Amino acid sequence: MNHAPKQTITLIGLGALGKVIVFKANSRNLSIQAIVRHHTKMNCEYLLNDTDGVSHKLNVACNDFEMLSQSDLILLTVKAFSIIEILEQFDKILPCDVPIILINNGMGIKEQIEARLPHRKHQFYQVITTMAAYTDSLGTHFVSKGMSYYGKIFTSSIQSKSCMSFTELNKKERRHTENEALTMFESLFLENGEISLIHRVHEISYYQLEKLYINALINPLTVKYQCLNGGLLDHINELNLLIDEILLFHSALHSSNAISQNLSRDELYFKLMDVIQKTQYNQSSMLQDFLASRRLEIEEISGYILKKSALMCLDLPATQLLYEEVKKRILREPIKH
Ligand SMILES: NC(=O)C1=CN([C@@H]2O[C@H](COP(=O)(O)OP(=O)(O)OC[C@H]3O[C@@H](n4cnc5c(N)ncnc54)[C@H](OP(=O)(O)O)[C@@H]3O)[C@@H](O)[C@H]2O)C=CC1
Ligand SMILES: CC(C)(CO)C(=O)C(=O)O
Repeated sequence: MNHAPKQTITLIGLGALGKVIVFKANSRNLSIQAIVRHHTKMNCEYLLNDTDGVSHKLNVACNDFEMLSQSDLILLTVKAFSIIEILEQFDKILPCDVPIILINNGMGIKEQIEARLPHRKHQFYQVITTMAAYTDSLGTHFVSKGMSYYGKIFTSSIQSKSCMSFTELNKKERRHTENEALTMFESLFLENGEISLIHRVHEISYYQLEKLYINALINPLTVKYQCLNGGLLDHINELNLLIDEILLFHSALHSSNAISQNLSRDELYFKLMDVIQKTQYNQSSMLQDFLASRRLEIEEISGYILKKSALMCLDLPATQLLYEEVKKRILREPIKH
């Protein structure tokens, strides 16, 4: 008989995706808590409208830092610009030998982990997902289950001796293996107990780049034209210029061996048109953030491409102009929170 204690998950960031993950964990009877910004909160109640239209009232325990230090799996569902600050804030209490799984759009996190959290490199996994959810005054709406891919961020990293957490200092033995934690994570994406909506991949960076390109082509343009994703079909000439620059960028990455796969114009064009068509009635996440006066992931999307391009001596004038137009709009309507 197996007397091992139940595995536990700590999720940091109870926004739209975080609420969906908690819902999934609850319906699979997994033990999950959330860390939210206000650390005095002991639980959070919210309404989740599932993809089938059924509403569920949920209540999740929050901010148990002892549980955080002993969790078998850490999930971060925060915006890209919040990730490093949160990891640094909890560095002393995060366990050193469990997977830390990041679910976000945008890029640049790998470089920041390398610089600021090198002792944790062995722990990081990245999820790239087409799952969709948003929150409004009626609750959180789980719009689409999509498909997710995940993989190690640093493929050849081993545990660093300098990672000494609260758990290690108390010489508490970890009760579950990394594989068990990942199996638990994957079970969150099982449909009817059998069809998996997540796949583990060897090279997650290619999936990250593909999603980055889709986000860079759709999100800032929807802010510029204040339109739904489908409205971008009225700006096809501008989209074509941006696609050409993205291909130039990808080709430079490929030539410098930063990425092994190449990307053809047809591939990128059809992928983009497919996403625009499937999400034609959606507001992009960047437009939603803009309309709610929240900080945008513009630096982690277009800004990332422009910074990397500059390092490779590439000029991307249409991408640069779009980036500046979005930044100007933010200045006109500043972020409130
Ligand atoms: N929603 C979607 O459909 C999809 C989202 N993504 C990506 O996933 C990531 C998360 O997205 P989403 O869930 O929509 O984002 P949200 O903005 O809805 O959620 C982020 C949450 O993180 C919280 N947070 C920020 N800083 C802290 C902190 N220091 N401590 C605790 N909590 C904190 C925020 O709290 P507060 O509100 O107080 O700031 C908010 O609740 C983003 O990168 C997004 O681009 C990817 C695919 C689909
Ligand atoms: C795919 C897309 C563009 C869908 O809206 C998205 O990921 C986003 O809005 O951030």
